[in-house]
Formats: sequence, C-alpha cells, structure tokens
Amino acid sequence: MVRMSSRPTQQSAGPATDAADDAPQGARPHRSGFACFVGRPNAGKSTLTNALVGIKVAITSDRPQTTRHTVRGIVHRPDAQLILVDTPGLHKPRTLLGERLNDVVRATWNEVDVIGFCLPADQKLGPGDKFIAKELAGIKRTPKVAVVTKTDLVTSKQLAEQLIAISQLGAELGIEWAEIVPVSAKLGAERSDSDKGGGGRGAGQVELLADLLVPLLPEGPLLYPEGDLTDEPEQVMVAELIREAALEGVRDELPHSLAVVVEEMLPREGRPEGKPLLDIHANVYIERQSQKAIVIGAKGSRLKHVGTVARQQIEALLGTPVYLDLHVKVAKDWQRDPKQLRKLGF
Ligand SMILES: Nc1nc2c(ncn2[C@@H]2O[C@H](COP(=O)(O)OP(=O)(O)OP(=O)(O)O)[C@@H](O)[C@H]2O)c(=O)[nH]1
Repeated sequence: MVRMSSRPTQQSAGPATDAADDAPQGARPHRSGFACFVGRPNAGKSTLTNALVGIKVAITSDRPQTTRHTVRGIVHRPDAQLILVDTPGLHKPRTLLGERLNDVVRATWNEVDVIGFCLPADQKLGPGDKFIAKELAGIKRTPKVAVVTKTDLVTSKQLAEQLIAISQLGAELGIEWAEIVPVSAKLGAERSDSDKGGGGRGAGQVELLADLLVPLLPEGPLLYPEGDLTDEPEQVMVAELIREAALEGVRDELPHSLAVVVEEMLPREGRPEGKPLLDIHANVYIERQSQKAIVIGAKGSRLKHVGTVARQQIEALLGTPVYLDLHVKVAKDWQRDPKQLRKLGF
C-alpha cells in the first residue's frame, strides 16, 4: 500500500508507562521494537534516522560507506518506542572489513521487527538496489517497508514512476511490501501548508513513516528510559563525529582508510563550579604514511580545522564544553589485519 497523504493525528494512549495498566478502553496497546534502514550507499538512511529521532545521532555524508557502526536512535512516542538500528551498506566485499560489515547487516535484518528499504526518489533502480532487494527477499520473517527517500528532489510524476518501479521490483522478487512510503528527511522538520496551524506534521512525511512502522512492532513495554536518544556508547558517537569531520573534502580513497578511536574521555579536574570541561583524547588512524600529510595539512592547518569542527559537534551532542586532543597515527593496512580490526572496534 502506498501512503501519499498524512493520516489524521492519532489519539495518544496516554503516558507509555501507564499504557499497560490503566489504558482507557479501546486505546491501542503500547508497542516497542527495532527497525533498521537498509539501502545502497547514499540512499539517505542516516539522514532519515536523524530526522526521525530529531537530533544528530547517525553520521551523514555525501560520500558513500561512512556509517561503520550500528548506531541506534530511539523514537519516543506516547504509543510506542521505536528503536532504529542504522547499519552500514551491504556491498561487494573486497576486504576482511567488507565481509564483516556484510555479516553485521544480515544478522541485523534477521533480528529486527521491521526493515525499511531506502530507495532514493531521484535515481532509477539500479544493480545496487536489486542486489539488496534479492538479499531481502531471502529474509522471510521480517516485514519490509519500501521507503522512497529524497522526494524533495523530484517531480510528482517522477515520484509516481519510482513508486510503480518499486512495486514491480517487489512483485518480481516475491517481496510483499508492508508499505511503500515516500519521504523527504530534508523537509521532515518543516511544516507543509496543510499543516500550518494544524497537527504539526512535517512536510516530508517523516512522522507518517513512524506512524506506519509502529503497528509493525510487537506489543511491549518501554525498552529504554524515556528521553534516551541512543544507547550507542558516547565514545563511539564521538569517534564518528571526528571521523566525519576528518573526511570532509579529502580524496575519495581516504574514507575507507580512516578510523577513529577515542582513547579517553574525562572531566577536567579542578574546574570552577558550573564550568565543566571534558577532555577527549582521540587517535585518527590511516593506513599509509602518505595519507598522514593529507589529514594533517600544511603546518597542521587541516587537522586544526577538523578538530574545531568535530569539537563543536561533540559539544552540541554532549551539551558540555570540550577540549579535543587529536593525534594522527599510521596503522599499516588495518583493513586486512584481523588484530588491528579488533583494536579499532570492528
Ligand atoms: N535533498 C535531499 N537530500 C537528502 C535527503 N536525505 C539525505 N540526503 C542527502 O543524501 C546524502 C546521503 O545521505 P546519508 O543519510 O548520509 O545516506 P546513507 O544512506 O546513510 O549513506 P551511507 O552512510 O553511505 O550508507 C547526503 O548528502 C544527504 O544530505 C533528503 O530527504 N533530501
């Protein structure tokens, strides 16, 4: 079923914690569970996760293959708790790291309650999408929702064609889409004209997507305390923010060769009352000596800039002033070395 228009805002079933005990008669049960977004690199998975959760938890970039870690965002609603697991893209494995990433993806698909298959509206379905769709067809238990992303980039005619193509792809491969939902994470936070003064639904249909995912979750209590946005260890999220900053504007081959490990995160001692400072020490690993110069830049100018950008993002995330200490290290051919992979958290 394709959902093009917003549904009326549903009545809340009251505070989630009370739902099981004293929910009013006829109220929907509280649901909780896991969803993951899959799709080829750059399909918009991270941006959509962020739009759903409302803050920056996953790392976005216009370069493919930047989401290395499984980042969970948590959507809190009166009627449900939706936990989003953001996986790396499935791809042809060329290295040990590639193989491990693909294993992570498949394991996730089998574990979650619903899979959102992200397909960008502005690109024709290609071999990359079909490769993933074929793999998805093999996962029988988990419901699959086709999410057409970046709808702000196309006309309604192009969107209609894409919706038909996706529906046909499902029929060809024997995938029964639980829903086909067009969204724009970019417009997600903005209000559509029909919303103005009304229900406050975003123009990008991001809220609608949440409405459609929730009924696919099992009935259950809160799995995380209210207010938690992610259970990803802070250090991993901090490392991802540094990695994102370090990748900005560098050569195309570098993304695969760059890993960040946060060695230490400690509140600075002896700070005056109400003026905390968090000391963060992190290493940026690259594979070859020649890449070091790219990351550091002339007289360290680039690394300094990376540090400033990352620090601002980390401060926004953690809500505390940060002193960020970055070091660049060479870990030779780490993508092919099991020992190094473990050390770098893969
Ligand atoms: N115009 C527009 N651009 C979008 C939208 N969603 C994502 N993008 C852009 O598409 C690019 C890729 O988005 P990501 O969210 O990083 O994609 P991803 O699927 O997580 O990518 P990987 O981490 O490489 O798997 C970024 O430049 C985003 O800004 C959208 O709704 N509208």
